[in-house]
Amino acid sequence: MLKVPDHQVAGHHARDGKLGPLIDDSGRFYKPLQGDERGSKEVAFYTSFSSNARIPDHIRRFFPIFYGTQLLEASDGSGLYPHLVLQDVVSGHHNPCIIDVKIGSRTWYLQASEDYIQRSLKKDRETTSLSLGFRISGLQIYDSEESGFWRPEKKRVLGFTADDVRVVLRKFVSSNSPTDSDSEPDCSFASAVYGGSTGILAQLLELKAWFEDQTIFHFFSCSILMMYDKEAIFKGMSSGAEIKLIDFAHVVEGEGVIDHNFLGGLCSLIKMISEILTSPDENPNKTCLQDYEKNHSYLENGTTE
Ligand SMILES: O=P(O)(O)O[C@@H]1[C@@H](OP(=O)(O)O)[C@H](OP(=O)(O)O)[C@H](O)[C@H](OP(=O)(O)O)[C@H]1OP(=O)(O)O
Ligand SMILES: Nc1ncnc2c1ncn2[C@@H]1O[C@H](COP(=O)(O)OP(=O)(O)O)[C@@H](O)[C@H]1O
Repeated sequence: MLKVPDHQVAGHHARDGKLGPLIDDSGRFYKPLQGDERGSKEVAFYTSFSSNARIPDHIRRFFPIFYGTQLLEASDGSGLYPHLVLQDVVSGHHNPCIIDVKIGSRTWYLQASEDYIQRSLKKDRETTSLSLGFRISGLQIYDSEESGFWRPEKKRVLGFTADDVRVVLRKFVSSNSPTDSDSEPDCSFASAVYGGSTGILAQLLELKAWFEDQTIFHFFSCSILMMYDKEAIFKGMSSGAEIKLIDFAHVVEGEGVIDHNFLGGLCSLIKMISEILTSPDENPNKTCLQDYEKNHSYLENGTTE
């Protein structure tokens, strides 16, 4: 039985009779092919990526598994429509906190249409893409059983300044309510989510090492989804923190050149997350640094700068 995803934080939604992604109970995510060349470009990317023997397994795990394409009843009621069949990367999570971070200071590329270039240029300038090298496209932060999720509306998210982005990345790993504007985010889950040998920072660094080498693809307008389960931490279990790359409608061939645009944005995101873990002055009530150093060997073994 296909249904509208409960935990989609950005992009086109299958709501109000519109065309958007669907999920099923077996852990698959069905993304309708976009009508213009974007749909076929995304299929071409997944096909090429899936069969490329040069992609190491430890990098492949950061991408949704691709199961081909399938004709399915579209969410807008228009009848059978081709969909990408992907791994639903949030299906293993319960009440997940999720942020969609669109990487790169530039979401446009020379081969794109003039119309796309103009719209992208405007959005890159008006958001933090240009200043930070990434922007938040959407998010949800689980608050509590009573209040559910904090899901700021799209207009507000696209209006985030660099300072707002910093605060949101702190709220993302805090125990105090994300809607409470009177208290500083306490960052009490920073070490459990961002830190540690398997946390989000470690995963981003692993991805960065690959981007320092790979010249196969250039990933424009692609996002990193960062997610974890807050309730698991309350129960003393692993946070399930993980990153996944999504949205490959604007991937072009790398032609032997490093993807500086993606790499630059990724480094900037890494810096901001590292600062949340290591900067005590922004966290007067709670020193994430102490938790981080207690559970984490990076600073000692020199893997981070
Ligand atoms: O239509 P909009 O204004 O919501 O723009 C979509 C973007 O939403 P945004 O405004 O940046 O949050 C949307 O961004 P997100 O996936 O939400 O990050 C995409 O860029 C989408 O284009 P494409 O499917 O990647 O080619 C964009 O769709 P198109 O306008 O290119 O169809
Ligand atoms: N494979 C996936 N599994 C689960 N959720 C996904 C997956 N791919 C995308 N999403 C969700 O859908 C949103 C939009 O995805 P995206 O591929 O960017 O679509 P669009 O092309 O419409 O922008 C993401 O922010 C995320 O919440």
